[in-house]
Amino acid sequence: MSHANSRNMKPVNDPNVPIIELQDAEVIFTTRAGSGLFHKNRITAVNKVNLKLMPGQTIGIVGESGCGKSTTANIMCGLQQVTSGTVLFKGQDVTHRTAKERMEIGRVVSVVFQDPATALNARMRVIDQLIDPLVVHHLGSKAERDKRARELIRMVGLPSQVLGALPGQLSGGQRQRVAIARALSLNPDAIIADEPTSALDVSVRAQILNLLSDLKKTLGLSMVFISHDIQTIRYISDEVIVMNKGTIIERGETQQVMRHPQDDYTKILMAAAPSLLHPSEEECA
Ligand SMILES: Nc1ncnc2c1ncn2[C@@H]1O[C@H](COP(=O)(O)OP(=O)(O)OP(=O)(O)O)[C@@H](O)[C@H]1O
Repeated sequence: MSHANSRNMKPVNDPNVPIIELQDAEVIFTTRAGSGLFHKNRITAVNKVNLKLMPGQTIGIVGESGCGKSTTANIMCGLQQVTSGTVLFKGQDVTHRTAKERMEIGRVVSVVFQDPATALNARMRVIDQLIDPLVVHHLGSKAERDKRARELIRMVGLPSQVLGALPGQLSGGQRQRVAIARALSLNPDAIIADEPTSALDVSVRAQILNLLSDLKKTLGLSMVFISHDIQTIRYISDEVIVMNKGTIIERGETQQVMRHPQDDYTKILMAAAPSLLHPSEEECA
């Protein structure tokens, strides 16, 4: 089953070209204020954000609720159009593509959402959820799709019996594994993981985090990992971006930023997670 030939949005695999690049990306939402017909509120969810996701890189985006993390992630996977600025996908300007064309990005940039219960169709068997993206994109024969589903379920550490189950028959952790398998079905270059462990029991969070970490290594995936939890970001990300009120206020190599935060807001986030530093690192810091 060839994915590469059918990806008209996937120009080249150049290790020096970012998979996604945002240049001065801005998103302004307009909402109706109160009961007045003509009163509107403008919310700048993302304010002149610049970032590059390089092949094989994992970027963590951290910040408190409402700081613009998810909107940034949605721009990166083509779900959200920018109000101004430029979105480059493997060097191609996709800023003004139609929604359908932007959805093509989803074939090489997949998303794992916070809550697998809402990400999965409750009435669809796991096998059908896994092959659905292949059906939508007219990829493979029935036998090839079934083979791919078995491969995917193995990749996320679940037994093949799960393929016949409905999401409601699985645990939260198993459901998130299925959602991750579905996100991998089109063999993406990048995964946008938007708080993928937040809705899970504490006991299974580390397992899902380890799974994502293993997958990115074995598949050479790039990843954008969004979390309000700086400790989770530290575990998985090469580079960290700290957002506050729609703006990137600090960025850098994760360990460097964690050890020597420059911005007061980052210091506050760090102070809220004192267990981050091992005693030996605190001595060095
Ligand atoms: N569709 C929308 N319409 C109007 N306002 C929105 C919309 N989506 C997000 N916002 C607003 O934009 C701002 C940024 O939201 P966003 O969801 O990107 O933040 P976040 O950091 O991901 O927050 P959380 O961690 O709670 O998901 C918030 O003020 C939010 O209320």
